[in-house]
Amino acid sequence: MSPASSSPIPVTLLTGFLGSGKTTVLNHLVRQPELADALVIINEFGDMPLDHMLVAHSTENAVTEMSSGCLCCTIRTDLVRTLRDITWRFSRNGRRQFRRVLIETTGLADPAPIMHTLMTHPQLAQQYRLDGIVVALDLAAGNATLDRHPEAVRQAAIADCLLLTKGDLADAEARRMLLQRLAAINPAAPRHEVRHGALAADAVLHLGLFSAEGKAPDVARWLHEAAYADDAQHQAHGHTHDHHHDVNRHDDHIRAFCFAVDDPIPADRLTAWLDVLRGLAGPDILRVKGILNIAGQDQPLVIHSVQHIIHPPITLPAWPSADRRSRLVFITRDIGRETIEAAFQGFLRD
Ligand SMILES: Nc1nc2c(ncn2[C@@H]2O[C@H](COP(=O)(O)OP(=O)(O)OP(=O)(O)O)[C@@H](O)[C@H]2O)c(=O)[nH]1
Repeated sequence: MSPASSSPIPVTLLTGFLGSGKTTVLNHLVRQPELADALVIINEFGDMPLDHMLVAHSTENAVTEMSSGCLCCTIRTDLVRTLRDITWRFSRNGRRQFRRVLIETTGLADPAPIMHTLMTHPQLAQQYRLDGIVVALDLAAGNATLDRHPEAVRQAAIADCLLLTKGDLADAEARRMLLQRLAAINPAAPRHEVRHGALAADAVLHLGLFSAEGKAPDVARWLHEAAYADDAQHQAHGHTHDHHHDVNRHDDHIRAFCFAVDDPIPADRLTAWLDVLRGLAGPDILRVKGILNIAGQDQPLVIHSVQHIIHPPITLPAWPSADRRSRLVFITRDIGRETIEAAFQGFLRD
């Protein structure tokens, strides 16, 4: 394996509700050359570590394991320690033997605290960068899972990429309903149907702002603002009166929308601008992603946040397209577009 560089190590988080097919997918992924240099960390739930035995061991993929318990609860200790230790545990002659990390979380984990740790822990934030959150959702049982488990809705809402598993077990109506719901919960995340774990590794790599190999990150794909039609929620529910769901189901609380700001943001107002965002941030602002045009700067600034954590803005080498407007996408829980608009008054104009 080639020597490790000092640039931050990309981390992919693979999550999804219990039994959604994460380990099955992981087994396929780790066999592919693109992930030959990945280190896999598997979180176990319960006292007996099992999943790690189900993942193919190969000479290239080292698998380590967390202590038992739920990842989001033990995050401050176990994951931090594991991520800190692997850089020397998996080194030979002073060279790190892996270039990326794949973390499979327990199905009950809320990915937000994990992202929080990666983004804010003084040491980890320097060493690692989140590449993307990949969420598996079972096409056959997905509707019931979303109905019963708010954590599954949160997982789907903040995903950068959705893996739809077990299509062979789903009937057409279950599939249609689930796709409709996902169009409202997370309209922009690419979706891949995955049968028995078969998935090309490319689908789950380079999802975010991090680019190994010095390539420009695919911000257009990451932001995908066109997917956030103003009426995504409206359309998704179809207004065809063919949905028999309980109107109080968890995902009816999720909103997804996009703002565009035509004029460049004056550089001296950026701090105030970010303060507005910071003021809004909290558990019900599930995810914000944005690209900002700062007056007098040729390069765009990219921001993203998960709940109350706002990642420090990143300057991109170039604009991803001819569209130079600032654009922000929001995924929220029970916070409507009007509230965000009111908070940003004067900053945001469509
Ligand atoms: N029919 C069918 N079964 C699948 C598919 N994908 C996974 N499974 C099965 O679903 C079961 C659960 O899959 P896992 O990969 O263990 O799911 P998981 O999300 O890792 O489960 P936990 O770690 O318990 O949360 C296993 O028996 C898999 O063989 C699929 O596409 N079709």
